[in-house]
Amino acid sequence: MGNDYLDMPVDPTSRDQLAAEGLRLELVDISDKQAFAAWSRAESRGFHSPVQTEAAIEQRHSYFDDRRITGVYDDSVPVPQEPVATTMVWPADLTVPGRRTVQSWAISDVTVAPTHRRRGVARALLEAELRTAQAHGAPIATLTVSESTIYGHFGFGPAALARDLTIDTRRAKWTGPRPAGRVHFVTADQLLEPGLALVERVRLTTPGQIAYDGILWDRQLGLMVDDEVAKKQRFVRYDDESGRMQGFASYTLNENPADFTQHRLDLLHLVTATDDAYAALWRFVLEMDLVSEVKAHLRPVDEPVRWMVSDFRAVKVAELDHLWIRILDVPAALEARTYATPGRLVLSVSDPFGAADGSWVLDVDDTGTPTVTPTDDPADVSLTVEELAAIYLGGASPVMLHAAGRVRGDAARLEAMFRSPVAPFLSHWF
Ligand SMILES: CC(=O)SCCNC(=O)CCNC(=O)[C@H](O)C(C)(C)COP(=O)(O)OP(=O)(O)OC[C@H]1O[C@@H](n2cnc3c(N)ncnc32)[C@H](O)[C@@H]1OP(=O)(O)O
Repeated sequence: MGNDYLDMPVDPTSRDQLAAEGLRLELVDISDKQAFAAWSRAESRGFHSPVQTEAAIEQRHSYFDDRRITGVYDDSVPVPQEPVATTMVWPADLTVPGRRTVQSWAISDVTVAPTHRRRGVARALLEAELRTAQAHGAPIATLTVSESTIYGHFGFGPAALARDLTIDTRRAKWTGPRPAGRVHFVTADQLLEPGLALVERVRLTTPGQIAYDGILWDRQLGLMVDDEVAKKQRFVRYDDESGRMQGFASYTLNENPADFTQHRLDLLHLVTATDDAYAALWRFVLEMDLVSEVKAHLRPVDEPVRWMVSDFRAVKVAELDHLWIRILDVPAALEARTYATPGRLVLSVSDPFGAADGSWVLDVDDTGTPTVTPTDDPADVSLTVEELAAIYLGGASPVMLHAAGRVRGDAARLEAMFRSPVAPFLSHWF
């Protein structure tokens, strides 16, 4: 995909629907700094974030060259230059099983002002994005969500889960490997290029990862001028015995003023390319003096750390949905990944929006490579576009969805073909 998506006109169907409500759907011209600032203020208000400073808006603006930004404007409000609804998209590679990628339409910053809620504005915006993604040839749309109740309305399903861990470090004595490499403190600047190179090096190993750089990476390093957490953020990296960086982590320490031996360590990021780096960085975090609790946000569901400490129950796990995807082109999406077992399966997919509605034969050869063709043959499996999204990366089990009444037919065969040896996971919010 080139940069032509930046200039594609707004979707005429949604534009006309909103016009009938007295609202204007428009692309925001990124070269117009005032228009961008008004959009940015509206977006942060939509997420209940603090009012943005000029410096924060200026910095944000510097990242948005490759973003397609949309606003919905209401000329009857006292501040008509500030949109009453916002969204932002860009094409981003999504890793799929088989260490491959598929182009996705990454959607972010969806807000509707509280003064304009529940009038169908978000629906108009989202459907506009889905049609624009189709026009641009993106087979899948992706997003991370504020609430898990919203995006099923638009055919998205939860494709990758994540876990928050709370670890009692007094109980969780390290029993895992003790690799011979070294952990070093580094500055954010020292991670800027090598850290992103490492993220890029491991991206294809995990279905669900979405390529990123720019604001999403700089935010992880605490480089945004309005980031309060960044003041406390520390960075370490792991170098193997030959001195090559194989992982990094960042965390904050939060004091308990009543007892200095009870600090809490919040693990913000831990990215590793080798098992040694993984063990060394987790051990470093769990053996920190004066810390009684480690909280780790957004971790993979198949993370091995529980098997590397003395007490399984010292690690409390809370699971959440994280990456949601929406399949727009069934043959292109299904042909983008590989499959665990060969076979032939007729899938019937229903989609009220129309994009993914139909029946297809999925034919997988002995190497796991698929071909997908439309068919009138009777279905082996029937499901909606939401369940197709949930199983696409090998996340949700089709057998479990069958038991939940959400997949009909030969769920066991579907499961055998779609499963992934690595659980899908996305390591960041966007
Ligand atoms: C990818 C992201 O950016 S995730 C962030 C989403 N944004 C936020 O959480 C910010 C705060 N919330 C908001 O800005 C708004 O409430 C939004 C964007 C969630 C919804 O905007 P609205 O314009 O009120 O939604 P709209 O009226 O178009 O509703 C569309 C559909 O979604 C449903 N819906 C909307 N919000 C919610 C919700 N919070 N929970 C459950 N369902 C919802 C509606 O019932 C409606 O369903 P239907 O059309 O199938 O009958």
